[in-house]
Amino acid sequence: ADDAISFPYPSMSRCVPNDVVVSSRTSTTAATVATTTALGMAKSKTTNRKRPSQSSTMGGLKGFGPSSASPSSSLVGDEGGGIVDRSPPALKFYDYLVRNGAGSNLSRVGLGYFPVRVGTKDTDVIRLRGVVALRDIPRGESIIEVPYEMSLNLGRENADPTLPASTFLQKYCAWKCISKSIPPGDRDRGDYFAMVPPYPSEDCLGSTDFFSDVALDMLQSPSVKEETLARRSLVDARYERDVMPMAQMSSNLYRWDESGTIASVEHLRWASWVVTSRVLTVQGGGSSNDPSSATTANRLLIPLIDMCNHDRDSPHVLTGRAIPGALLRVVAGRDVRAGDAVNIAYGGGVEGNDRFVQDYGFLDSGGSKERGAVGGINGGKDAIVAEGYRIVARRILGKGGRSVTMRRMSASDSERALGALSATTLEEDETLLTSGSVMANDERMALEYRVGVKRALKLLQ
Ligand SMILES: C[S@@+](CC[C@H](N)C(=O)[O-])C[C@H]1O[C@@H](n2cnc3c(N)ncnc32)[C@H](O)[C@@H]1O
Repeated sequence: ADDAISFPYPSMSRCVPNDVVVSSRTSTTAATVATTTALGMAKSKTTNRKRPSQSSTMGGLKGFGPSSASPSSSLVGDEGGGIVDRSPPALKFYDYLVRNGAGSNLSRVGLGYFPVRVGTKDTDVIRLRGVVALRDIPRGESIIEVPYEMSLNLGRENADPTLPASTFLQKYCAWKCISKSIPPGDRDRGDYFAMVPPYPSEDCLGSTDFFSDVALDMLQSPSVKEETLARRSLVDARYERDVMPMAQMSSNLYRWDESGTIASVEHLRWASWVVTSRVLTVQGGGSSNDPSSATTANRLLIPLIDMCNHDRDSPHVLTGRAIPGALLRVVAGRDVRAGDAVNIAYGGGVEGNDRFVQDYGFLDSGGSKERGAVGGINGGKDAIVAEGYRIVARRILGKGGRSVTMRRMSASDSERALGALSATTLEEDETLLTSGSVMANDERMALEYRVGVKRALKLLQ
């Protein structure tokens, strides 16, 4: 498997081009590839892998959860006061992992809830579901291992998320309505589907796909607005062309509920968000019949791995190939302590908040930060500018930086971007942001976005 794509960024220079790759983006930018590191252990086993039996993996479930989290842990208890999600759907999901040969993960990880800051105020903290380590895991060892067969392969990589979204929606609807048309391979996936944030959840409403026109304009970003509108048109067209005709042809397809209501275009929009925010891109393995499949990028929904949240600084490595018998893994890039969140770097850790707000529905405030005199707040001395904004600003200004080399803006686009941002000053925006005025969530997010970009521009100019 040494012919896989390598990851061309300095922070990954220790990498040995190896088996794969998994990234959290569906577009064709270079950020859609990642590779394993030279940690010396990340080859997928393609032979002689025994699926653990139900009884052997139940041992993992029995010992589920450490008695206490590490002191550094940011984990908060679930409703029951424990540190692991033991809600009925979560327990069914753990069972589903056991039934499908992924039960050994349960001695290492579970689902848990973490406090995450989502705004500027101290009270802007939400509880975010993610993956939590249940025991110490040394650097170089697998944190998560999922058999390829458990993943849902939504087809080949392509910039249009609506085709895999319609495939996903069809399967999701079949499960939701307990339809007789569920293909045998999908019958067992319900306990996974039940864990996917439903429509309309707060998570998906953070994506610009669901922004109001006012909020879209408040971003002051012509490129994000145009891409969002283009994606909405793709969803509309896919719905008209594929979903509606199939639903009309068969009373079993695309039923959103048991009364027979057909899934709406908004449901397809939600499914597109599921694809852009959860699907990973994984290289194929190649075969004597089809050697080209080694370079084929597949879009996979990988249960459990898709529960990992984002941390730009995560050193953990995604590896594996989309071939029967292979394991898809998250390998520890540093020692992990019981109670730690198991996060991964979405978009290869090189995408800016222009992508995050569209594809994932949140603004990334993580990564290295720079402090500078960049606005009116605190006498103009104390603003912290996260990497997710600096990447956007570097693209607009055409200044260095690794992501700039991948997606450079044309001079006229830069001019348009700066023109749109000049509609209000940074000081005016900061005043509005801290004024406490009541605003819809999408509008507040748009305002935060443009404040972040303007601060970053000021810092770089
Ligand atoms: C691949 S899923 C991760 C698991 C997800 N939290 C869940 O419970 O299913 C990606 C979604 O998780 C949320 N998310 C992940 N990392 C986040 C972060 N650092 N801050 C805020 N939301 C995050 C966003 O809604 C994103 O679209």
